[in-house]
Amino acid sequence: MTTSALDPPFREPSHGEPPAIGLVRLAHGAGLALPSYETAGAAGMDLRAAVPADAPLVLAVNARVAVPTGFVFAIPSGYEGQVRPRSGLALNHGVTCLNTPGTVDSDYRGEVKVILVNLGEAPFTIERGARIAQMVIAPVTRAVVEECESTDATARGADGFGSTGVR
Ligand SMILES: O=c1ccn([C@H]2C[C@H](O)[C@@H](COP(=O)(O)OP(=O)(O)OP(=O)(O)O)O2)c(=O)[nH]1
Ligand SMILES: [Mg+2]
Repeated sequence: MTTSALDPPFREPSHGEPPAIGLVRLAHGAGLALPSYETAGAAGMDLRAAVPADAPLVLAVNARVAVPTGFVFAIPSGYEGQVRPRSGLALNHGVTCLNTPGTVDSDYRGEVKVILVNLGEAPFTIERGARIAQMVIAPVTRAVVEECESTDATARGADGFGSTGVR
C-alpha cells in the first residue's frame, strides 16, 4: 500500500480495535502477497489469484470459474467477508463476480474462492497474483424470525417490482 501525507489514517468508525482475521496460507498460495488494502481509505482488501504461474487461467466469454485465492480466512464471529468485483475489471473487461457480493461466513474454514464470470467480448486471462476481486469485512446482524398470522398494514402494501415507476 502506498501512503502519503495527503491521506488521513484509516480509523475504525467506532475508533475501536479492528477485527483481526487469521489467514492460513495453502500450499498453492506460496509466495503470493497477502490480501491487501491498496490505498489508505480502501474499503476492501484485494484478493489475488492463486492459479499456477505456468498455467494462467483463461476465462472464455460467458464462462464462469471459482478462482482460488490460496488462503483460508478465519473471520471473527459477528463479521462476514463480502467478496465484491473490482470496478476496473468490470468496466474494462466485463469481468465481474457472478454472486456479488459473495458471502464468506465466519464459520467457513475452506479456501476463499472468487466466482468470476466473463461478460465481455473477449477471453480474459488471469495470471498468478492478479488482483481479481476485493473483500470487505462487514458486521453482521442476525435476526430472530417468528411465524405470524398477519402483518401490520402499510401504504405500499404488496406493491413492488417497479410499482413506483422509473422517474
Ligand atoms: O464468493 C464466495 C462465496 C462463498 N464462499 C465460501 C465461503 C462461504 O462461507 C461458503 C458458502 O457460501 P454461501 O453460503 O454463499 O453458499 P451456499 O451455496 O449457501 O453454500 P453452503 O450450503 O455451503 O452454505 O462458500 C467463497 O469462498 N466465495
Ligand atoms: Mg449458505
